[in-house]
Amino acid sequence: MEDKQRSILIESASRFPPPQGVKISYGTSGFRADASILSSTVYRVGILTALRSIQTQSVIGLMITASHNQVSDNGIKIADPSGGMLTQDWEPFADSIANAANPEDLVLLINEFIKKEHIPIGGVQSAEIFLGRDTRPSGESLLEAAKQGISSIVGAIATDMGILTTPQLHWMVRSKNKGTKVSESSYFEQFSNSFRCLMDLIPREDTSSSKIVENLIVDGANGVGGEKLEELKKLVKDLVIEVRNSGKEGEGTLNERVGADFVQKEKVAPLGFSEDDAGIRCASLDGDADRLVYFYIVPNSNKKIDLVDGDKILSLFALFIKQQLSVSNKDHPIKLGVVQTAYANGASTDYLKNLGLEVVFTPTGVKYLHEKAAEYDIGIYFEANGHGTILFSEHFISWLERRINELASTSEGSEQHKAALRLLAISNLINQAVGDALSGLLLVEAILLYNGWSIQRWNELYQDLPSRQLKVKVADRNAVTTANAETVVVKPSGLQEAINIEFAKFPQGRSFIRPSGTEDVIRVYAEASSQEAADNLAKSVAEHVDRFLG
Ligand SMILES: CC(=O)N[C@H]1[C@@H](OP(=O)(O)O)O[C@H](CO)[C@@H](O)[C@@H]1O
Ligand SMILES: [Mg+2]
Repeated sequence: MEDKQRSILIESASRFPPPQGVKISYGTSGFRADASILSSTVYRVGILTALRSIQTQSVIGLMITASHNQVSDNGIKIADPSGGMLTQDWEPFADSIANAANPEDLVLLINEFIKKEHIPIGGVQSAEIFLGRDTRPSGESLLEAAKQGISSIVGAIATDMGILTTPQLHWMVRSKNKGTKVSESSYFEQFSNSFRCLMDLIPREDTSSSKIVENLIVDGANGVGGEKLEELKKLVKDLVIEVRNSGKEGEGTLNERVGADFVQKEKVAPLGFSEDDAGIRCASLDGDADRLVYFYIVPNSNKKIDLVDGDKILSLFALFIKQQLSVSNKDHPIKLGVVQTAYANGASTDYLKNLGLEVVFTPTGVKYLHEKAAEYDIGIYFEANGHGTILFSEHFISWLERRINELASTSEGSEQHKAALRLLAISNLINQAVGDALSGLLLVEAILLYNGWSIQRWNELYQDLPSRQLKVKVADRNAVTTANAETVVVKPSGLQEAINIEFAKFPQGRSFIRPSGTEDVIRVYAEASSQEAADNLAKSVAEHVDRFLG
């Protein structure tokens, strides 16, 4: 490292001292903590993204968000050149620089890393980082810290893309690196055009059921997603969408008893919904709009909801794609795969396997699911909480385009031809960079319309096994290590045996625990044949966690 570069780093780092006595770790989707202690982390991640941009000679994304966490938290997500999450190889470096005690240690770590990775800093290479943030009040000053980190690497520039959903920023990074347009309006254009394209491929006679699609009510979690959906809905005339909790002044607090995480974990209607909405199709986004769940309020039930979660969105997508594939193509072998985590409801896994699909499991976190899904021609991944997408391989898209041309000349307008066109429309409608609540919502709506299904009919695809999730505060959540896609506790020893004894007591009992990567808690999941049994199982496992780690 040249002297000039070194002194720029030492000087700027001294303006962002790390918080005392706190260890910051790169978790499930990046860094997350109380916003008041994050400026040094954001500054340092700014440096990391500049190095990553030089290394890959591509644009990198840095998003300031804490997604579903409370409004006083904030965090950082990093988008790699493909639009996916930062490569896992760089996570240890992210961890170590975030915790460097002083500017000298920080420079030492950076120096070691650029040597090891052969990153040509100080050369002619330039670097560009796209910055985005959600609506949290702390976002503005943290964004400034990110800019300072980026500009302390010679030749690196930051481009502020403004207030965005996380998937919008990931999409922009991907598009830029592919050489296509990157503005926010091109994002809205792509998804609204592809939606229209798919709608045009829906058989005429079935559109009589279009009533089913009226009256979608969306809970925007009082975050950035609600605001963006208001814009998107102007471009999709076929849908009537009412946005609540849209983040407007006075409507409520971000993620407080609203949003996809709340609805999915608590299984209750968000604020702003009442008995008057009973039976109507509703959806909920999370704080940075990368998660989507659906629900409806059960009539005369005191606002009880039936949740239609990520597993059911996945099942709806998988079923539709499987159907379109079998119509469009009889002979060519296509690798279609489904990726879930241990949080997937057992009934969804059974349903998908019964459809004849290949189902694989990864640990929690989109970085794992995405990587696995990318191994297929078409890989569909979803977390139960509603984060997921469908990945189409380039190889498959080229094949599909050839197939469409072939069918256009032999049987233009046939069902076969249309099914192939539908698959192509889906590949443009579903965000290829990362799970995206807005793009996912458009695809759900189009498929429901195609099938002529109400949300209740969709929910009947299979019946969820009753489940319960709990959080347990412990002294050190990192004392827990797990194996087998997080289904088995390795440490502390004895804890897994205790859990085994508990779930053996319940028919269809299943339970596992893992340290959260976004909150300072141990998460407990339990599933059993009745709600009471699931609740009891979760409670007794939580007690063991407390006993071993409390
Ligand atoms: C049980 C659960 O929903 N966990 C979520 C949550 O991670 P935790 O590591 O469980 O805190 O946030 C992640 C980021 O949004 C998401 O990928 C993951 O699925
Ligand atoms: Mg999120």
